[in-house]
Amino acid sequence: MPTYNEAETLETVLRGVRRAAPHADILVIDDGSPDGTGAIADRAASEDSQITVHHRAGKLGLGTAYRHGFQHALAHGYSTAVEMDSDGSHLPEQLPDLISAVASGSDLAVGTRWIPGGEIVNWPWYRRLISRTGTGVARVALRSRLRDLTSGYRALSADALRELDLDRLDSQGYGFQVETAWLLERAGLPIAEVPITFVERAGGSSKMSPGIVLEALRNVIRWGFEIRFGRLSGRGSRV
Ligand SMILES: Nc1nc2c(ncn2[C@@H]2O[C@H](COP(=O)(O)OP(=O)(O)O[C@H]3O[C@H](CO)[C@@H](O)[C@H](O)[C@@H]3O)[C@@H](O)[C@H]2O)c(=O)[nH]1
Repeated sequence: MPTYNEAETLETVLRGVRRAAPHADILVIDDGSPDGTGAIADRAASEDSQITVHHRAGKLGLGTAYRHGFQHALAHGYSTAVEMDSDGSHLPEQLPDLISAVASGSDLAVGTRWIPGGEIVNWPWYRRLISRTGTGVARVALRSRLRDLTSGYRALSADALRELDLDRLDSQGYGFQVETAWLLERAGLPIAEVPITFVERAGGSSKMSPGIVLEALRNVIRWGFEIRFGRLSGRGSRV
């Protein structure tokens, strides 16, 4: 669970996860949040031995936080890793749906908003537009069939984490979601799209920025070129 300035929501989310998945170990990766989120996570960890907190020096990006978390999961032999936001957008009660999709044989379960049963609550029109356009552009550029490539609520098997070859991922920011889903789809691993309800955060604010959107867009276009015309730069033989 990556956190940056989520002091208003973190405690509630952690409680929700504990209720929904009593046996799950939780890793919070906080990037030195100025609002004291790290201290809130530390307090939660002192009351729950299944919570671990890693503090990083500064805001290093959502993608690098997930890479760090996945490396931790592999190093500690977990069979399943879940990624979710710490702002209340991802409902903890839907965790078992994602986890059981992996337990039933999928290597990636993507919490998907844009399929029957999926829903978005209270998102302004421009966020819907960014999300739909982002997935639409990525689907065409990367020849993907997945319907919510940017979703950040997912479960992955250990095989999926190994397949990703984490040190070679390009994305620092939110493009990480597109990159990882697309690589696993290309590798032919079984993927489940599980409907989720995404609820606009109850407190705090989004860390989405033009720079983050641009990085994702630049990478998606580059990967798309590489698929069609061969290696241009970066990822090379993985395309
Ligand atoms: N450690 C760390 N955490 C971060 C950073 N940037 C964001 N986060 C954390 O990552 C989560 C998602 O960030 P938000 O800023 O709340 O995302 P959003 O705008 O609500 O975006 C949602 O929609 C995107 C588009 O569909 C998704 O890509 C994204 O995962 C998320 O679900 C939050 O828990 C936030 O604290 C960072 O640099 N470092």
